[in-house]
Amino acid sequence: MSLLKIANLSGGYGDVDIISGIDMDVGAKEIVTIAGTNGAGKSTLIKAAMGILPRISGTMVFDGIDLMKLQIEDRVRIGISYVPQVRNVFGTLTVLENLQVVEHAPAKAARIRDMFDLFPALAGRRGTYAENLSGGERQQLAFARALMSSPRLILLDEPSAALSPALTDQVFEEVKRLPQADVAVLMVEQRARQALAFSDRGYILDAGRIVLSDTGANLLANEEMGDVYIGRGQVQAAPQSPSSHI
Ligand SMILES: Nc1ncnc2c1ncn2[C@@H]1O[C@H](COP(=O)(O)OP(=O)(O)OP(=O)(O)O)[C@@H](O)[C@H]1O
Repeated sequence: MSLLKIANLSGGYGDVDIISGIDMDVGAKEIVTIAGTNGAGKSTLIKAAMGILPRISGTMVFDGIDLMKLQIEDRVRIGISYVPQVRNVFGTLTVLENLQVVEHAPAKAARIRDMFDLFPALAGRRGTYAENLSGGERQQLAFARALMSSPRLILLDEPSAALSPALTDQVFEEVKRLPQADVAVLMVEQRARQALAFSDRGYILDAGRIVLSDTGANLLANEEMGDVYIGRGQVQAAPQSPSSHI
């Protein structure tokens, strides 16, 4: 059964539909990547799932619950979390304070300890202002903030944005570990070839519509579509990282 099921979803910021007729699903513990052309509506689709798109129609069901009637905070409460592409941490707060201010996080002190176990680099920098973290550390803090509410689905908007290739690898390693902690991932990623190499499935978006969906492996093997939508070049599927508890 799908954890998130989206059917015939359309919507936008004003009168014009940015996404149209979207059918999509994400299973428990799945990693699903949304790829496509610039301006196709990938971030908009993620925002719709989180409940921050001003106008939408269609259906969205999460774990049997109708999302269309729920505000953002209610979506967080039932197990959805979101890491925006920018402004995903508070620069003028320390690492610890960034975690302490997260709402909808029961047993907060214990959960913060879990986050420091999961991201040891952050533990060593708990008193550092977030604006002084490296790009990779900042992204880890953004993940930790999103995981504070113990979500079952995390929505990631371009987690590798503005990161070097080495830091991208590091952040993708963190993404790969999420399903082991019963967290499913729906992710928009420009580095689509690299992301699809570890994704269970992917959707290709063009001008607001899904033009292709398949397993990550099949999308990577689809030369014709690959050249157009996910760039050229080979990416080796990385080995799975060791399990960790979240
Ligand atoms: N807040 C907004 N208000 C009005 N239009 C917006 C807003 N955000 C995005 N758009 C428009 O919606 C369209 C899709 O944008 P979106 O960011 O979803 O695309 P994308 O596929 O994520 O693009 P990219 O890969 O370049 O980040 C674009 O034409 C964009 O200008």
